[in-house]
Amino acid sequence: MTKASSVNWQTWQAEMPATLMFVVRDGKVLLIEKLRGIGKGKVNGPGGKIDPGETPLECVVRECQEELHITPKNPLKMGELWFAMSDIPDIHCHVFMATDYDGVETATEEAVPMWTAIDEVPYERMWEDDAHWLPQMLAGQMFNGRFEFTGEKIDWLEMHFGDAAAAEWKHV
Ligand SMILES: Nc1ncnc2c1[nH]c(=O)n2[C@H]1C[C@H](O)[C@@H](COP(=O)(O)OP(=O)(O)OP(=O)(O)O)O1
Repeated sequence: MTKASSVNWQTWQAEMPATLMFVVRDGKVLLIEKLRGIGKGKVNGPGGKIDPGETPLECVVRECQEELHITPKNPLKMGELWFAMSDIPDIHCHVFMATDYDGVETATEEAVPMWTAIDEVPYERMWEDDAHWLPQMLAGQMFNGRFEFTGEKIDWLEMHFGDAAAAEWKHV
């Protein structure tokens, strides 16, 4: 991106803390088709808004239980995403991965599970930012990313990968 960001990221604060989970096993990733909420109709990982008093880890486990009836084992935080949005609240999203879970993935009124080969992730059905960090995360890299959106289109972005990126997270 050549234009400068119009956001002061030093003072920026999100109105909505949220989480995402990507379970990866046998060369496949467990995605969902989202049936309601922000991003309804898109493909994403399970996740959602952090409730007051809840940690990101507690939230991502609860959201997996609610949306897919699974409990991820040993979730590992991989990234933070900071979304400055034009028409919905700004979002601070904590992204986790896991390699196993208890339970059987089940369609609910919130989500339909989709096991997808890692080289067949349908980026064209996902949020535009996902293509900028999900491939690297699935390859094992930690990250942070800042995005400015107008509607559902990215106007500006900045990504960092590796241990230095994790050191910049606002919440461990
Ligand atoms: N731009 C982008 N890329 C990737 N993922 C997301 C975004 N924006 C987002 O909001 N998200 C993710 C972050 C969250 O996991 C969800 C949004 O939360 P939502 O599903 O609305 O929260 P719930 O608590 O599940 O909502 P209810 O429907 O239960 O009220 O999308």
